[in-house]
Amino acid sequence: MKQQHFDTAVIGTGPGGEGAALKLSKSGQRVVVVESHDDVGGGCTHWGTIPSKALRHNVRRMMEFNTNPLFRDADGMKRLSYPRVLKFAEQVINKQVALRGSFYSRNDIPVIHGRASFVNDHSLEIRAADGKASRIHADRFVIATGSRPYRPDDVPFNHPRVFDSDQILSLDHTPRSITIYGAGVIGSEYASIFRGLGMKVDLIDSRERLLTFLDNEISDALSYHLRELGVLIRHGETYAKVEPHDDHVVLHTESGKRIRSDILLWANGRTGNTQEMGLEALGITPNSRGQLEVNDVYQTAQPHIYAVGDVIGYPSLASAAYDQGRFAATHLLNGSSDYRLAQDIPTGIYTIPEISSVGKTEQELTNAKVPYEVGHAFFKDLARAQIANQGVGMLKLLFHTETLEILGIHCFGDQAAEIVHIGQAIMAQPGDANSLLYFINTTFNYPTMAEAYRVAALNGYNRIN
Ligand SMILES: Cc1cc2nc3c(=O)[nH]c(=O)nc-3n(C[C@H](O)[C@H](O)[C@H](O)COP(=O)(O)OP(=O)(O)OC[C@H]3O[C@@H](n4cnc5c(N)ncnc54)[C@H](O)[C@@H]3O)c2cc1C
Ligand SMILES: NC(=O)c1ccc[n+]([C@@H]2O[C@H](COP(=O)([O-])OP(=O)(O)OC[C@H]3O[C@@H](n4cnc5c(N)ncnc54)[C@H](O)[C@@H]3O)[C@@H](O)[C@H]2O)c1
Repeated sequence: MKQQHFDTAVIGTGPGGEGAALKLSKSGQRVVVVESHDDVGGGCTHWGTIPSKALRHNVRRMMEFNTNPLFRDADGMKRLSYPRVLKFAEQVINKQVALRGSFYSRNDIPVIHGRASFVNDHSLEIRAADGKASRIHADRFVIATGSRPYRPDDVPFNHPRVFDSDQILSLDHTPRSITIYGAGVIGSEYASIFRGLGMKVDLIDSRERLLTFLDNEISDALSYHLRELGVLIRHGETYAKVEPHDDHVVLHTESGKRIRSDILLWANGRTGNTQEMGLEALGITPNSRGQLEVNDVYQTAQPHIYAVGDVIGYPSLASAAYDQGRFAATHLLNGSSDYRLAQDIPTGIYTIPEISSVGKTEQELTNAKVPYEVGHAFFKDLARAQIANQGVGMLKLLFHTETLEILGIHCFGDQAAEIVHIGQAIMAQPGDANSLLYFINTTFNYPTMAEAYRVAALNGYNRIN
């Protein structure tokens, strides 16, 4: 079989693969990308970030409409069905596919569709959907194959009432009730979406609090507001069995509860896409969650084979995957890379309310015995939030009591994922430039949500003066 030769072959067209392929191509390399799905964009575009964010956006708009007396009085309550919001999400997916596809064509990067597996340390076999196989040869490789929902063998995913986070995107009606097993980021976001659509939602969490990596005050606020929205959260529960019936499904927990609903969404964990890729024969052995180990420049056990994105595990974010792809490509090209993923990766969680944070939590600072103080701004007290009818929310700044260095920023409420970046830019400044005083001595537009920084900074500063 005649093999085409490339400088680098990138496997996967999610943010990790895209970041790597574009950097390599723009630096003059002959690059090919291999993608098993029919369209480019990765799990990020087709099953993960984009559809869930588009769903959430429109459900949120509907909720705003229904809770703002100005609109409600005029037109009555608006209702949206799940298939209807899903349809809009599909439009966004299509736009993303067109845009991302154009990146490859404009940069002369061929996209070969099929499943890639290594036949030796420099060749891939690519098996197309019709079964036809081809081979390519490359000097280097970037594995950016992402992850998929973790599926325990004893959960009947082939039953029409049992869904994982990929399958839920083909649900064709709006059920009355849902049990969501797993209260990680995916479970909490979908609980917000389905509750927003008016469904009865049971969110089952094996841990004792929601999203334990968050600052406790923010995690508490999320629990409070999800409950106020009507989500029933049960902590410390593990499943014993899932029992599907024709007209309902029952989740049995180890504690003896039987939780009945129309459908079940399994949102408990992810597995790296490394199966049947011929990696073990090259000495690259995935861990029990299918993830690959890499060094700090994203090389696997084979230095010419890099891996980025969800397939290497934490932090498993689209934002991080894109940067990892670019950084790996930089090392691949130059043999060194000054770039590192920023120490403080922000989190943006699209629950209702939205959450975002960067830097240290109060728990972390307390454990490390760092002298810090807290400044709060509550959205209900901000003119812009009052105008927008967005009174639920808070910005919290954590700063060093002696140096005034910003150590952590935690926010929940409307636009939290945008608001956090203002503070992140100051936190990233070297030396004295990272200071609480920036927010006290800078004039902010009025009325804005950014004003929350001035309010929170003054609130904190007053505590130490
Ligand atoms: C429901 C959900 C919501 C999310 N929301 C957010 C969010 O709001 N913000 C955020 O930052 N992150 C979010 N994420 C995480 C984000 O989607 C991932 O971190 C991101 O997609 C990882 O990018 P990647 O490039 O590693 O892989 P992916 O985007 O998964 O792309 C991998 C690609 O590789 C292809 N592939 C796999 N195996 C092969 C093979 N052998 N041969 C050829 N091709 C192959 C796949 O078909 C896929 O297209 C969410 C995830 C989920 C599931
Ligand atoms: N807005 C966002 O940034 C966003 C939104 C959704 C998802 N995500 C990303 O997607 C990832 C997955 O989210 P999630 O809510 O499913 O997960 P999670 O990481 O919170 O995991 C849920 C539970 O499943 C367990 N688990 C995970 N993988 C497993 C495996 N292979 N086998 C057995 N148990 C396993 C975990 O220990 C945990 O108890 C997260 O790491 C998150 O970064 C991000």
